[in-house]
Amino acid sequence: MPFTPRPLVAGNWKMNGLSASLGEIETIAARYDAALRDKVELAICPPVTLLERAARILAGAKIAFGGQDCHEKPSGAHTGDISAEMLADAGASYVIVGHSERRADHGEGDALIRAKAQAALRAGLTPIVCVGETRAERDAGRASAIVEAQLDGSLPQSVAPDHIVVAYEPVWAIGTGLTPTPVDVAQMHAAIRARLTALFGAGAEATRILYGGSVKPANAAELLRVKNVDGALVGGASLTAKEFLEIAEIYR
Ligand SMILES: O=C(CO)COP(=O)(O)O
Repeated sequence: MPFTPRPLVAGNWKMNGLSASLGEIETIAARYDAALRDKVELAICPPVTLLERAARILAGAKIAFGGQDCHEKPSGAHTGDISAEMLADAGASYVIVGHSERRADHGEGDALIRAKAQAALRAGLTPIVCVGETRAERDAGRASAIVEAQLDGSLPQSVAPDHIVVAYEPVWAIGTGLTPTPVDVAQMHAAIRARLTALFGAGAEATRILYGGSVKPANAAELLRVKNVDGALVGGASLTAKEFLEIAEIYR
């Protein structure tokens, strides 16, 4: 029997969420029953301002939480930054690194993303390393090559494969309502799995590869039931308990 890890549905709240949004987290926590827990792991990455309060709500519900970025250093004079150690201290299990919005807005490149992923591991967190091609790169037939190069450049060099998560997020599908076809998703996730196997050997089956980009309740089943898709990284639809739970429920 091939090893299949429990899928992960992670919510990336990005720069959204005020105190009032904690009610959504309470609802998610209340509805995440033992049967669903057996089938799918949930994680929420709220803004840092809500981390501590979210942590208190989520603790009892066995829902993980994470940061959306971290600095590569453990501490120091880096105004406005948060270290992986600080996230771990707040009780986080995950941190997203290399999201395309950070690659674009903050000029982050593969080498820095690798340093951040290594910082996450150093602090005992699981990094969710994001990769994905732009529309122009896809149209030029370069989607797999771009994603493979991002994996080569941004994954930590020595890591137990089950201690990292990869999120394939085509840039053109983020926040647009556009998604790749299930055939395209299958092709990209197979390419990512092959690359992980080249890097980590047969144990690479244990790395969860999430799909992200306009995942909604209406398309979750067709996108997430594709081979080599081990869950989702959800943006907009993770902001309401109803939509986030409907996505998770496809695994029940
Ligand atoms: O970027 C994403 C998650 O990290 C996806 O965002 P959307 O689900 O809003 O398209």
